[in-house]
Order: sequence, then C-alpha cells, then structure tokens
Amino acid sequence: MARERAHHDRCRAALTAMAAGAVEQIAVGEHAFASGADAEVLGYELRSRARELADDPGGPLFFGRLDFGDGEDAGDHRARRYYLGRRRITGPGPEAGIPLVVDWRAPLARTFYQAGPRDPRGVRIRRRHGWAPFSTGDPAELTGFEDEHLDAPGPGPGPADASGGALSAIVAAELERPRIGPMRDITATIRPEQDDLVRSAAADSLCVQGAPGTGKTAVGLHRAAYLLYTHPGKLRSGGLLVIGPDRAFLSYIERVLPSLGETGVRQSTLVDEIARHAVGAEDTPRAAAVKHDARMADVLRRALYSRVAAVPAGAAAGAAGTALTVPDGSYRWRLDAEVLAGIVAGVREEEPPYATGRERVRSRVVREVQLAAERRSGPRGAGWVRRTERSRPVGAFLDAVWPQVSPEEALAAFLADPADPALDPGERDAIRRPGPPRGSSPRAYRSVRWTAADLVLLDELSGLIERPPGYGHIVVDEAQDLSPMECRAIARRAAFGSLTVLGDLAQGTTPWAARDWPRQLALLGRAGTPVTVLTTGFRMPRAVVRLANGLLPSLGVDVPPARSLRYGGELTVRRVTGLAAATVAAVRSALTREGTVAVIAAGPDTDRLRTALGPLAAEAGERLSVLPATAVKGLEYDHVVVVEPAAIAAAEERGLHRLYVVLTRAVSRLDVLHERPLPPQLTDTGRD
Ligand SMILES: Nc1ncnc2c1ncn2[C@@H]1O[C@H](COP(=O)(O)OP(=O)(O)OP(=O)(O)O)[C@@H](O)[C@H]1O
Repeated sequence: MARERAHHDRCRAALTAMAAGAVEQIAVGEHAFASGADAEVLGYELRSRARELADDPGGPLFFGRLDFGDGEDAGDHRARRYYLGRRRITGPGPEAGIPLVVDWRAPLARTFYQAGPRDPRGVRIRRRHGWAPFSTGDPAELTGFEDEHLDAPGPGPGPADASGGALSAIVAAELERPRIGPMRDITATIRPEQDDLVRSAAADSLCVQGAPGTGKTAVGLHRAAYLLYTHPGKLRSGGLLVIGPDRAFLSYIERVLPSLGETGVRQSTLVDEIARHAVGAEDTPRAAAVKHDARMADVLRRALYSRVAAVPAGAAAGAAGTALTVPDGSYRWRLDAEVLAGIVAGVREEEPPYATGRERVRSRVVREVQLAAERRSGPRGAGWVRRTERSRPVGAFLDAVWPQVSPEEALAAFLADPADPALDPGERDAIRRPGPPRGSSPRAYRSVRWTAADLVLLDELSGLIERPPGYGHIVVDEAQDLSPMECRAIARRAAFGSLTVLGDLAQGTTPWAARDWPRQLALLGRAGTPVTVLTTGFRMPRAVVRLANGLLPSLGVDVPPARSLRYGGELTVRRVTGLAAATVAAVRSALTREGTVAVIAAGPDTDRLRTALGPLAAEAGERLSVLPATAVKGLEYDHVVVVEPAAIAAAEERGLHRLYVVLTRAVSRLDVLHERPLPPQLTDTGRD
C-alpha cells in the first residue's frame, strides 16, 4: 500500500509539472514563431492541452497495474510493470518520456481488459486499485488493491465472470455503488466484450443491440474517446458527433468525455443538430407519420426537381427553335432549344446536388455560346466567360429551367399542394397546409411556423440542394427510435465517416420505432453492418430485471432478455389506496438512503404528484426528480418509484414499451405503486 501510495504521489507531482510545462510552452511558443499564423495554431493546440491538463478533476490517477513476465529478471523486457489510468502521465526530468501511467486507450491497455485465466497474454499479475469515493479538490485516497495471478489462477471469490475468472470484488463494488451525480466513466471496469466494441477499427461502423443497462451508452462514449486518441488528426476538429434522445440525457452524459480529457466532441440531439428554425407548430400524429415515412425521400426529390423544366421554356423569346439569345458586342449568339434541352437532361442524369446542377447547366450553356463565338470571331478569354456567365439572358434562362430555391420555399410549396402519386389522398390531406403561393419571394417563407417533422424534411431538402459537411464519426444513441427520414439525416452527415449505432428494439417508443436492425441500418446508409447483442446488465438488480422481462414477449420484437450481473437491490410492488399519499411515503423512506430518487408517472399525473410532494421535494433538492414517463430514456436513478403502471401503458400507442423503459431505470431499488390492476404481463413476475 505504501509503495502504491508513493507511486500515486509521484504521478500527481508529474501531472502538476506537465500542466505547468504546457502553460510555459504557450509563452515560449508565442515568441518562437516567425509567422503569427503558426504561433496561433501552436498556441491553440497548447492552450487546449493546458486546459485538458488543468481540467483534471483530481480523482485517482490510475486504476490498475499489469506485471508482465516472471518479475525477477529486470533485464527481460517482458518483466515490466505498467500502471493504467484515464490519461497518460510522463515523468519529469531524467524520467521524461517514460510513462508513469499508460492511457487506458493505448494498445497495451487492451491486455488489462482482455487478459483472463484462459488467456493470460503474458500477464503475471493484474492489479485493480480501490479508491475512496472522491470529490473534486480532495486528494484521492487508495483504500486497497486486489491482485489476480493470471499465471497461476486459483478459484476466486464472488460470482463467476463471463471471461472465465471470478468477478473482481472491486468491480462488483463499483457496480453496486449508489449513483449520485451525472454518468461517470467506466475505464477502470470495462468488460472484455465492451472493450472489443470500444476498440473496433475507426473505419468500421457497428451496431449494438443491448438490453437496458448493458452499457450501450458507456460503450459509445468510450468508443468516441478511443477514436479521438487513435485518430486525433481526422476527428479532433469537430469531426465527432454524439447524438442522444433529448437534452436531459445529454446533460446526464456530458461530463463523461471531458473527464477522459476529451473536450471537443459535439454532443447534441438530432433536432438541435438539424434545426434550421425553432419548432413553432405541432403535427397531428397522422401528419407526422406521413412526414417521417421513408417514401418522403423520393417525394421530396420529385417535388424539388419538378422545378426543373425538361424543355427550356423560351426564357428569352427569340426566333422559332431558339430558346436563348446572348448579345455580345455587335453579335448575338443563339442556342436552340434542342441543344439546351440536351444540356439540362445531361446534368439531370448526372444527379449532382441541385445547386451544383444549376451551376453545371450555366457553365455548359456558356461553353456552347463560347464555341459559337469562337467559330465566328476567334478565342474568348476567361474574363469573357465570366461576364457571359453573369449576363442577364443566361441568368434568366437558368431561372426558367433550373430556378434557385431554398429548402423552405420548396417545402412550403410542396405542403400547400402535396400532389405526389406515392401518397394516397388521405395522406395528402393529412399533411396539406396552406402556404405562400408558388413564386412568392423567399421572404414570404420566413413567417411559416414549422413542425418538428418539417425540420427533418427541410434537412432532407437542404441535403438535396447542397451536400452538408459531414463528421468523421457519429455515435447515435437510442437509434431504434429514429424515423426513416431521421436516419437519412444522420446518414448524410456520415457519408464519408463511420457510425456507432446503439439501441434496444424493446425500448422503441416512437410511432416509427424500428422493429429490426437490418432495415434501420440500411436507412442509416450502413446496410450489412454487423449487430452485436449485449445481455449482461450492469444497472438493475436481478428482481427488477425479472419484472421488466415479463413485458418482453408482448413488445413484438425479437431481442434476448437481459441477465443481471448485480446481486444487491430491492423490488417492492404494492397495491395502495391513495397514490399521492403512498408516493409521498415511499419517497420519504427512499430519501433516508443514499443516492438519487426518481418518481416516474404518466404525464398528466406528474403535476399532482409534484404538488403532493411539495415540501419534501424542496427538502430533497436535486436528489429527487419527478418525471413523466416520456422523459427518462437513457437515464438511471438509485431509487425509482413508479406510479400506476397501467396509466403509463395506456397513455400512448407503444405504452408497454414505455413501461419497459420506465421499469428499467433503477440501480438499487424499485417501488411500484398501483391502484388500478397491474398490466397482466407484470402480475406473474412482480412479487419477489
Ligand atoms: N463495465 C462497466 N463497469 C461499471 N459500470 C458499468 C459498466 N458498463 C456499464 N456500466 C454502468 O451501467 C449503467 C448502465 O449503462 P448505460 O447507461 O451505458 O446502459 P445502456 O445500455 O445505455 O442503458 P439504456 O438502454 O437503459 O439506455 C451505467 O451506470 C454505467 O456506468
């Protein structure tokens, strides 16, 4: 213990020196460069590095150690010892460059996560360190360590581990620990199957189907950090996006990447990512279903290209057969309709983005004019070409055959008259909405109040008009809930990158939620991506998993049930009279224990419960949340009180899926309170 503490002290001193060194380098760097631009780039890099180092929350600097070889022969390179931690720490002075702590993402660390009695990988001892819970500012306190002798495995204590060994007591304690604040990193306890996913090649897209609490979100975030470490150039400058279901979820996960030293990742909801406008109106469920349907991709493409006139409409009236006349000094060059129609048709066939298509038509038309001019009166230079491209007749011709259009203008015009053969009359009526008449000035479209689904359609149109800049990698959480059109919005942004798709078909609650992964992956532009299934749950106690699994056969999806790695926890299911009073009593008792508490109920019931909890809630402060069932996706609380499951199940079309989400949020204790009979799926399994 003394030696390990001394090593930790050495690491702390080295980290402080590294942070000071980074600050000093900024000062030196700013003076050493002749070019201001170079100094600026270097300064930016150094400042970020200094910030990352200064951002250290003060926790333990390592969580494990690997001893390779037989440990006797110091000259044998295999007889080496490495400490592993959240970030690399190198020694000062003569030790500079020698890692005191190896980053958990380094290739060597893979051995820490993957080695086991069946496959020791040259490891003699794997040590896990136990630390007292810490808060920012306090020194980290080593409380113990645990050695696994992988070269001579003996029977270990505790439940068996999937990798062939015993489940480490330190890992078990970490899993049982009450949840207090936002989500934390899992670097110390990544499981082998999670490590495989985290370290998949950057170019590979992957899909993880995992029961609730199997660590999908944790895997996605650690994969993001891993990719940034292995491909810093490609991904560090805004090239990595994490998409989550809502802002509450984002604030729950937002500290994980910074705590791993990664501060530059964009974390967003899809709505925020694509929003060109604020949402100002609501669709009927029918209209939303039509707008999110996969057919809308072709429908919108047709609507946009219906603006392109197949045969030039004679923008500049001229002699019969002449569709365009371009004055040029004392000459007038004429192009006939057939040539122009050929140009337009040719560009359409090439299928460039709409805006590129317009420019392509422009330059080909001018090329024809140039050829005609040069045949008569010699070469024309670049200046002539530019002038002709900007000339009034050419502009008028383009406006007639390939008019400029904004996504807003195209969508408003389409919704005012959604006459596409792919939509039946009922569907057209559902989405029809009066809009500014065709041909209105772009300003007329600014006052339109868009719905959330309209924003998705605007994004589609915007992608048809101009290719959006993409990301090198996108992590998509709760991907089962994405509509076909939302999937396309993500696919567009990952056209040249890869995807980590995370989700659970059983937790699909949107009307368009996926029922199988192959189709969803095809919509995401990644057909054929392998699907990895996770079933080992780290969140819920066994009894809670059993209760929730009772719903699975009714959810209409083919997913294996979760099994829990946890041994603690409590479940109570109680029929009560007077839900509000029973909730207050349950919360009062829950607050006597450590950790967060959530009361989850059908939307309309939450206000009533909040009122009933009034003074108690004020006393509990941030420890207590009262939430509608629709707002808990991806979140977890130490103690959950679920109020009236039947009301949650009846509140929406996929109410049983919602109930499944709600019942799977508890880390330590779940109280189910009901007045009405429980949904039948819960009655057999509920009492434990
Ligand atoms: N290897 C691990 N070691 C310790 N804790 C872990 C590990 N993997 C996951 N966890 C913890 O288990 C809990 C559930 O993980 P996470 O939220 O990532 O699951 P999920 O599959 O995304 O769940 P859901 O489907 O409900 O969104 C979290 O508290 C997470 O930190």
